[in-house]
Amino acid sequence: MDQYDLIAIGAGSGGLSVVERAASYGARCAVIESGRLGGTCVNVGCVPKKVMWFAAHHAHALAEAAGYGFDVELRGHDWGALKRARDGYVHGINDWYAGYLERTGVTLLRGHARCVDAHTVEVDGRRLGAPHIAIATGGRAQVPAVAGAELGITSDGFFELEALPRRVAVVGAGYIAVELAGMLRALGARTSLLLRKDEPLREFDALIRESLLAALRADGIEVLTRTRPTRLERLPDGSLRVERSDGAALEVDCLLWAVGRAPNTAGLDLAAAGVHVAPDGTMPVDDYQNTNVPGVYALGDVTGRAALTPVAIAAGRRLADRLFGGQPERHLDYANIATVVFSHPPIGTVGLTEAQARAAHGDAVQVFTTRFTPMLRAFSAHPRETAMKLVCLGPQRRVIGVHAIGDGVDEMLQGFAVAVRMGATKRDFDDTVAIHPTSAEELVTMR
Ligand SMILES: Cc1cc2nc3c(=O)[nH]c(=O)nc-3n(C[C@H](O)[C@H](O)[C@H](O)COP(=O)(O)OP(=O)(O)OC[C@H]3O[C@@H](n4cnc5c(N)ncnc54)[C@H](O)[C@@H]3O)c2cc1C
Ligand SMILES: NC(=O)c1ccc[n+]([C@@H]2O[C@H](COP(=O)([O-])OP(=O)(O)OC[C@H]3O[C@@H](n4cnc5c(N)ncnc54)[C@H](O)[C@@H]3O)[C@@H](O)[C@H]2O)c1
Repeated sequence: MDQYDLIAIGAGSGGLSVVERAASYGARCAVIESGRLGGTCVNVGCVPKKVMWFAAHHAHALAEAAGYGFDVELRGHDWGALKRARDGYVHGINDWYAGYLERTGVTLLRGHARCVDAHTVEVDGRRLGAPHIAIATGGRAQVPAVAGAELGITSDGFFELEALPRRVAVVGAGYIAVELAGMLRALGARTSLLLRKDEPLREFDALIRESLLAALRADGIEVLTRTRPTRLERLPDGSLRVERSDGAALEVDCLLWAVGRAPNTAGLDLAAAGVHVAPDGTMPVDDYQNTNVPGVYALGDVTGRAALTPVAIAAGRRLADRLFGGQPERHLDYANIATVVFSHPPIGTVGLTEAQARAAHGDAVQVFTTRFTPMLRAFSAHPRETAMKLVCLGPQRRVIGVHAIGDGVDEMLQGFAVAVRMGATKRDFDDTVAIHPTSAEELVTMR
């Protein structure tokens, strides 16, 4: 049996980061991957998604060009060419990782891993042992139990589409539903977004939800509220008939389920290692990524906490720092994690929403809000609003939440997340001289 210092199961954001960092301390590491190197983010998540967002962003920019004096005649969009370029880019990252693991001396094993006991893992009949095992198996898209559900696709299928579907129904109200509906619409699909309740992104601040809903509708997305598919049927002409809970029906070429993701824990034989799995399949961990079994850790989406790539990466690096880098207290602080939704326009948020802050701190909360048409949109036939909110606490007015939707906020937020983490007050924001003319300056000039 091959013996290592650390074995990671899953070569996605979490698994790769923990072995990379551990190897840099001289640890003997192996990583096991059943699919493609890089996991969800690289292959069917952040990376190809952002390529599509850039394409959609160009479509929006072209629509704005006339306002700036351009006489542009748009003759079409070659989805196939974009897909080939995108796939090539992703394959380049896959290859880069393979080379990187080789250069750093990390052993890569291809196949499905399962636990034999708390210190032994088996891959296709081959056994490996280690005192430390990190489980970073991520998650997969869920599909609801609806008749004909298999006729729809998930975000994985979105990245396989060879052509733009003419009419699409996107089901869901989370990040993926909002992002993919926006891209499909911008690239020319007639797009319907089906929500079970009244608004998308229900955990976000009310200002964001309200502005997003207006932006989706202004872009021509048909937002259907208080409805969900109850039955899907393929019609003789190839299109899909979607029956809905409100009694209405839709006819589309493609239905995309974006109703959440489930952790990849089944098939890992975690019981053989004595590791506890929650009823929803996630792996509970403490602040140090420890499971209930010493020497077995979990990180990333499989833990069910903040399913974001930088969270998985940060957790993996800190775990390696703790186990092999002589930093016994090093762990990830899950508070104030900034996040961006790549909608059109994008959304950036860090810290507490106004509702969360008021629930926790009542009248000690003060809020500053601004809404304006950014200069970029001054000559637009369809001006899009930017909206921003600062949530502040106590007499010091410590900034505990920053929420923004508008052009450029995706790139704006990272620096403000540093300020929030450092405990900046409204006064610190006010005393920071603005950069003019930008949209960002509004965040340091709010009254
Ligand atoms: C459409 C989409 C868009 C996204 N966009 C963003 C974004 O813009 N920004 C952001 O921060 N996050 C985004 N995310 C989330 C992000 O992709 C995940 O949070 C991140 O990939 C989680 O990393 P992970 O290491 O936990 O799991 P993963 O990256 O999913 O990696 C897990 C790996 O484990 C492998 N595996 C599973 N079981 C086994 C087994 N038994 N044996 C061997 N290998 C196994 C899988 O094949 C996979 O490669 C997006 C996700 C999706 C689906
Ligand atoms: N930009 C980013 O950083 C980014 C982008 C995409 C995904 N992600 C990560 O991936 C995670 C998963 O994304 P997601 O959008 O799949 O999940 P999600 O949990 O964010 O949203 C799922 C949505 O589906 C709705 N839903 C559930 N069951 C339903 C049903 N039967 N019918 C209709 N609606 C239903 C839920 O109410 C919820 O709004 C996100 O939470 C996020 O952490 C991040």
